[in-house]
Amino acid sequence: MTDGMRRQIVAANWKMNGSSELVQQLVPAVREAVSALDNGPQVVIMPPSLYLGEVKAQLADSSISIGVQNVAQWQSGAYTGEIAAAMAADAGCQYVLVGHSERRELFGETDEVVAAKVSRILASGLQAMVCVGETLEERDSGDAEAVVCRQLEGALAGVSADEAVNIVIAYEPVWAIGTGKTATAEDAQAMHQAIRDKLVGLGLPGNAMSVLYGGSVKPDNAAALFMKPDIDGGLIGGASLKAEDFIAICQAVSS
Ligand SMILES: O=C[C@H](O)COP(=O)(O)O
Repeated sequence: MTDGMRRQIVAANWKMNGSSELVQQLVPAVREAVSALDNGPQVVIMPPSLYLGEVKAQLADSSISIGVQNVAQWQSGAYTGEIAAAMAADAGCQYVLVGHSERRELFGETDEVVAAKVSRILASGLQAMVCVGETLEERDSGDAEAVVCRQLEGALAGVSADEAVNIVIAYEPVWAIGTGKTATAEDAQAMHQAIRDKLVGLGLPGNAMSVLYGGSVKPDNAAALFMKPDIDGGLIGGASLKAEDFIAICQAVSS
C-alpha cells in the first residue's frame, strides 16, 4: 500500500490528558509491543508538551516518534503561553498536529492561521499532521466533501510539491471525535479518495501522501478502516490513553 513517501502511521493524540504516571506506565509498554511488530506502522506519540521530555526519555533508541499537538503561527516573542515550531524541533519532535477541529472550534483557528502554522512547521524541518473534517450538520446537508476540500486548500496554501513530503493529512469527521460513532470504512474510504484527488488538484502528490483517519478508532474497528486502500493509518484520541487499546490499534496496521 505504500508508494513513495506514503507510509502507514498510527499517531496518539493525548489531548489534555495524562500525567507523569501515565507516561511511566504506558510508553514503555507501547515501545515494547511496537518493537515486536513485523512491518509495523510509524508510531507517533503526542502528549501534552510538558511531558515531552519524559516521553522522549522513555523512547530513546526506539523507532517511535514524538510530536506536539499545536504550535504558534509566530516565530518567537511576546506570545505568553505559546510554543514555537522551532522549539518543538529543538525539543526532539518530528511531528506537529495542526488544525485539529478542537483548535478550530474552541480556539477560533481559521484556515489562514492553520496555513501560517503549517508554514512555520515546514520551515522548522518538522512533519505537519494537518487535520480536516466536517461537522454533522455539514455532512447532513451534503457539504462534507466541499468543506474538507476548502480546508485542504486553505491549510496548504503556499505548500509546494517538494514540501508535501513533510505533510500528513488526518481526516477526522467532527461528529466522530470522542463520540464512539465512527465513519463507516466505506464512507471514510470515499472521503480519503476525494482528499487525494483534491491534493492532486492543488498540484501536490496526493497519491504518495499519507492520509490518516481519526474519530473513535478502537481496537474493534481499526482493522476494517486500515484495510481500505486509501486509509494509511489513524489519529487516535481516547484509545491512545490505554496501552492495551493503542497497541491493538498499532497491531491492526501490521496485520
Ligand atoms: O486527535 C484525535 C481525534 O480527535 C480522535 O479522538 P477520539 O479517538 O477520542 O475520537
